[in-house]
Amino acid sequence: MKNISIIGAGSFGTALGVVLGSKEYTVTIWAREKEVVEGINNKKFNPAYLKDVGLPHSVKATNSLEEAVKSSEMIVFATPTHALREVAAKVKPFLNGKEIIVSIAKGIEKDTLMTPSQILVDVLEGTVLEDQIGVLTGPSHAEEVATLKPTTVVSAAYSKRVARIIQETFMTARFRVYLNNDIIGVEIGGALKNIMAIAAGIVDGAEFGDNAKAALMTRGLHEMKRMGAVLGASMDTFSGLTGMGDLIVTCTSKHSRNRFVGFHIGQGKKLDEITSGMNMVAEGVKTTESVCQWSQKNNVEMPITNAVYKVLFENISPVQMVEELMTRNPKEEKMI
Ligand SMILES: NC(=O)C1=CN([C@@H]2O[C@H](COP(=O)(O)OP(=O)(O)OC[C@H]3O[C@@H](n4cnc5c(N)ncnc54)[C@H](O)[C@@H]3O)[C@@H](O)[C@H]2O)C=CC1
Ligand SMILES: O=C(CO)COP(=O)(O)O
Repeated sequence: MKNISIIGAGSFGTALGVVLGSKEYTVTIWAREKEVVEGINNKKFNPAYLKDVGLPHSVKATNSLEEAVKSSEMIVFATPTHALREVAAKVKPFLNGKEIIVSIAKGIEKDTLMTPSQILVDVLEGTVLEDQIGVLTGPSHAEEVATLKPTTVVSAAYSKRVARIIQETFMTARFRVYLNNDIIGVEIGGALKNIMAIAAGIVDGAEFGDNAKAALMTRGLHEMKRMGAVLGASMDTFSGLTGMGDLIVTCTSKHSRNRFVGFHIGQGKKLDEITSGMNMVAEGVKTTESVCQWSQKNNVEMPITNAVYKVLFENISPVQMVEELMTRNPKEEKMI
């Protein structure tokens, strides 16, 4: 592997530029913002995201998708889920059909209810085979990846060959990549932990306490498994890095944007007020809507997701949310 493209120069695209650049691949980052391209090319830093991080010399940037993907062997899509379909469709005409395609997004698309890899399979059909597509996901805050803090993630793909290529390509002494053959399981974990992190942030912001947060994370994991079970995921995946691992880091880290949104809701702010002040995406907001659509369509009970939906979009208060969750019918502690 020599030439790699990263499509999207946000926090995680930039962090992966540091990882891949440190391996001396030629890395081309596509950014839609002109000043980001100038900053990366002329000063070796991204002026909009992770401003304090220096990028290796082998990393360059461009505003042109054609130039970004030309002669690349691997294309890493690093936009949020809601932009993936549109951006992948724009990239498609410039592909030669032999590339390995990687998604790092964590979400579920509204209405289609597709995971990021399913969106790529759908959009790139006719140019790229399903077997060329995979994902890289797990507990990996960009701020820590970019500053070479030890991080472990998971590579999963529609073929073992491609999962292995992704593993070998990204692996460094500070960025360890495991293989998992359960692509739907790792994507469900990555998407749903963001909803649970919003809930955990609400618990912290409203000072509901540590017992509530432990309950939320544990029952949240069961909810993730419940959706995964219906979609054919392996239950073991949810005990791993992309399930419990990513749930822990996102529900507890000072870096989490989803937890940040929840925290300020817990403190009494409104969703619009919070997100309008952020230049970064909190995927859990849109994913809450998608997963509520999914649970209604499939008649699967997802009480935490539903409660978060009501706080975000129907203006119920965090206190009402807790009351609603705590006064449900008595149950057995089922593990999914
Ligand atoms: N930040 C992190 O620690 C991690 C993020 N992720 C996931 O990676 C994905 C991207 O997240 P971040 O890089 O953190 O987001 P970010 O908010 O830092 O950056 C998003 C990037 O996508 C671009 N973008 C947004 N909408 C676009 C559109 N319609 N067309 C073209 N470009 C568009 C923005 O210009 C920006 O460059 C998300 O799914 C996130 O959950 C995964 C692992 C870690
Ligand atoms: O996915 C992440 C860490 O693994 C990033 O989480 P946030 O989007 O909440 O910051």
